[in-house]
Amino acid sequence: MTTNTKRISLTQFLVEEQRLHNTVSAELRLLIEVVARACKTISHAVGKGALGEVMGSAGSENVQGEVQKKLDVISNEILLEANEWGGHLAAMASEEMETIHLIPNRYPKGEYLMLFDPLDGSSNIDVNVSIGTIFSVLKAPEGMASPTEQDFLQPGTHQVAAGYAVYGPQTVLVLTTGNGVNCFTLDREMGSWVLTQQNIQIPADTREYAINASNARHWYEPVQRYIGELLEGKAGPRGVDFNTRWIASMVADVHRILNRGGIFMYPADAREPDKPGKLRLMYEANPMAFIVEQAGGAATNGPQRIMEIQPTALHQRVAVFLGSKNEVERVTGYHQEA
Ligand SMILES: O=P(O)(O)OC[C@H]1O[C@](O)(COP(=O)(O)O)[C@@H](O)[C@@H]1O
Ligand SMILES: [Mg+2]
Ligand SMILES: [Mg+2]
Repeated sequence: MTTNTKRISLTQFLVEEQRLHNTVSAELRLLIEVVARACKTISHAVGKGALGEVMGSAGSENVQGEVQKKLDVISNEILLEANEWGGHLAAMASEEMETIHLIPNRYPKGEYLMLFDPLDGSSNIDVNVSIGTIFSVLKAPEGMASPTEQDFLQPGTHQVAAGYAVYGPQTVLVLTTGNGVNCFTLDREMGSWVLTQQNIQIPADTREYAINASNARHWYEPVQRYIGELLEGKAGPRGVDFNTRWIASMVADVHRILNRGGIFMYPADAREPDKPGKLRLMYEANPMAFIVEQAGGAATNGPQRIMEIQPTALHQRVAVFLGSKNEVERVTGYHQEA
């Protein structure tokens, strides 16, 4: 990972990506720029906090039965509105909407589909802890006049771009178009995204792990075994001490892992055997898996690579183990043995 002090803007970077690697068509560049602009608007809303009437509950529930926060709803609106008239999308899907959102007929349509988690880490909104936005871009099947939900059900390996924004002490945008992972920091005075980290690489080894340990009694055997060994520290089979970090915003936990290594886990557990975990394949797991793999890490649902899962439903959930390669491979091996 290198820190770049030259001011290269997001647009300059994307144009250069296209010139060097042919991975960012003009249409995809416009799409990413529109998403980045929407994230800037969300970042402003987040920054206003209690002054902007963005805190607290919206008094509604999403398709998962989770109570929506005002900022969940506001962020969703911002992303929909910004992308509707951009001319690069055929349709969108969001964690906060039951069905897909077609581009209205009055706007031009493009060849991409986008899925997003407009506001990740909702439980942290009201306590001023880092939150974010996650997005995933797919190609719409060719010749599709009007995409259907089925068209979105493509495995993560089909993603052409994925990214996330973190609204924290700084606002950053992390992006992959399949050619490594780069990070842009929002210059709040200038209102521009500046390239600040190039070709981010996750260290293969780590002594840091992230899991909500309050669910420990419900975990299945492979997770009990893996975490049990970490907890034994120096005296146990691993022979070293490990450290826990859990922010409860996936974006912020993944961002830490991208910067200094670690393993993030949200396993399936015995509470609801029909629901494999809490996180969503299409809005959270796939885009994060794409980013993590592009940074040299790994991402599985326990036994299987996340990006190879064939989705069967827009809002399906999935267990997640991602981050430093050697740790993800170890816990994946425990699942395969079980
Ligand atoms: O509250 P828990 O069980 O610790 O779960 C935290 C996890 O849930 C999430 O907040 C789910 O995402 P949303 O906030 O978008 O629903 C993740 O960001 C985070 O990793
Ligand atoms: Mg989320
Ligand atoms: Mg969310």
